Amino acid sequence: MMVAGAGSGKTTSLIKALAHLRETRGKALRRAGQQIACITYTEVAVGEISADVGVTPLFHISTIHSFLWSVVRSFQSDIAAWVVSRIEEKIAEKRAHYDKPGTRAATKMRLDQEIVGLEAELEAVGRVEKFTYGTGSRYSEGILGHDDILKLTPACVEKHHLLREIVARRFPYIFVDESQDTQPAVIQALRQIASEQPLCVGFFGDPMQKIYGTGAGAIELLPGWGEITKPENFRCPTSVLGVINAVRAPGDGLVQTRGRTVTVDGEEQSVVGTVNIFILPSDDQRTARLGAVRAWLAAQTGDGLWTSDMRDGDVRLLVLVHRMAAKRLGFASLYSALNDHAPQSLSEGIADGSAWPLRPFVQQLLPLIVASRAGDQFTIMSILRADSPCLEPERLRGQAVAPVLVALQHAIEQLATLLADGSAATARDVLRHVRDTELVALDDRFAAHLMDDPVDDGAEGFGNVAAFLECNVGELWAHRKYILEESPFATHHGVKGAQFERVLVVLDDEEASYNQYSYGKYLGYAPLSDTDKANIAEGKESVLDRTRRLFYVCCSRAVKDLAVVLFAADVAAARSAVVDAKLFPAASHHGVEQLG
Ligand SMILES: Nc1ncnc2c1ncn2[C@@H]1O[C@H](COP(=O)(O)OP(=O)(O)OP(=O)(O)O)[C@@H](O)[C@H]1O
Repeated sequence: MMVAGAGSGKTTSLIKALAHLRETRGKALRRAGQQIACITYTEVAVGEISADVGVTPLFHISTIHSFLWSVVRSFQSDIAAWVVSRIEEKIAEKRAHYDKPGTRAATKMRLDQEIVGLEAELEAVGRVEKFTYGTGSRYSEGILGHDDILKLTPACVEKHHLLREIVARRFPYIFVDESQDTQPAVIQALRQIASEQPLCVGFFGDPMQKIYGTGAGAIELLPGWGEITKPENFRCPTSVLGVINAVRAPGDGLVQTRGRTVTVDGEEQSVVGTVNIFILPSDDQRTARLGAVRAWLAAQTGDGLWTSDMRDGDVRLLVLVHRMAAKRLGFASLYSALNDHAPQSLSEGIADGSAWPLRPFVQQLLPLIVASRAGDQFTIMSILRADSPCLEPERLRGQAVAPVLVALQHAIEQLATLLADGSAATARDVLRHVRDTELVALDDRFAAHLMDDPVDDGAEGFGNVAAFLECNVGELWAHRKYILEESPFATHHGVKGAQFERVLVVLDDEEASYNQYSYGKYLGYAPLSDTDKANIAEGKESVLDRTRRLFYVCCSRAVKDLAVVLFAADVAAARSAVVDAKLFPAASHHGVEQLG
């Protein structure tokens, strides 16, 4: 088990361990048809580690979800049994709620409906031939969601000795990066396998960087396990190291040493970098002020890239929730439509564009227009060939193709007008055009929405989809920019494991409206609630611990410059709290007056 602070080289060590195993055991493992599993937190990390160690069948590098799914996918009858018990569990929970004294009549009615829905689902899963894994669970269609996989696999591992044997035989080495955020059930499953099978498990993590409520945090050492620590930080310049050591002090008190160095004329020199914190009013000027802070940083550090929005500018503006980025980039209504009171399958699919109402825009319609603007006929034709009903071989049989292509070309031109800059068209207008011209095939679920007077058909998230279809097409383009990572925004949670030259952390409790975290409480200018006080008194995890850890992760991403922008209603109170907190040197505190 490797436990060490930010930037200490845990992932680097993991990669070296993989390379070492390839050299020393690779041949024998390949001969035995065995693999080394490496579990990382995000797809991005999968790509990075694969690029470093090389893509070879010897390594099975994946996210936790796809690893767990690869383990369990062929146990279809066990999956079906688990799904049945899961639905029964949900029904039992709802019945218990129903029977609770004091449950209101309206709630009882809703619970009744939900129970009927679950019973229908129970019946439908009996007809599912094969379960697969997708976004958001839809059991009756045989689709399991992310959360299901995290429960299902550990449950099957616990129950079946054979499965434990198969896992250990297929993967004699399993390494887990960011282990502090791995679910306890998964850790327990790996421990169980390791305790009875020949298996080497390696956990690489930092309890101070646990940023998900579901994470295990510190992992207890079992007899025969070894712990490795690394005292140095190789990523952050010394000024940033000073800040992150101060942030960490009340957590576990770990003080990292060294900091990033560069070799100049054969001599190793420390990199100092810069740290700055701006305390600004939380008014309607936030977006403009972020721009002004970046201009100030560019001038102060003599580094013009601070104002760059290009990827290679390597600037990241870390916001707490996607909504804040959505607001700044111009897709706030789209975000609210698919997020607020929305089913998980919609809200979870905004950040990567996989929510079903977004899919035709993300995968076909906007790419068609991008290709059309670039005169890229090849891409246009490959999208149409794959997705337009007009070009299905059945339809084309005995028909001249040329007029069909002319009609499609005409349809694309009209689509381009609807999706032009400054167009007043809505997403619904675009989809009606697509439906009428059969440019691409649309999901059946759109049909009810595209009628002249749409009537709620009771489908899950109907109101959300209706609100989404009212959005202006400009929001779709802004959203595209976000998912293609063409903007400098990222979320506080999304940058785990990454590093950037220039990091600007945005702290804004008002816009985040998230009670899990509070920078006001953390810095000491917002009052603690009674629950917070009780948690602290009982030594339970509190809002202060959670916020400190998230802040630690954000600040420790900086390779050169770190800036923090704190938006607060009472700037004077926030400023004096920042002074008292002593996280940043006094000379690095700034206010709106610095921005001209
Ligand atoms: N021994 C080393 N000497 C010099 N640089 C190193 C060493 N180990 C790691 N680094 C560099 O330090 C940086 C941080 O390394 P890495 O990402 O592996 O740390 P980490 O502990 O996984 O970080 P975190 O927990 O913050 O995500 C990288 O730029 C890496 O190349």
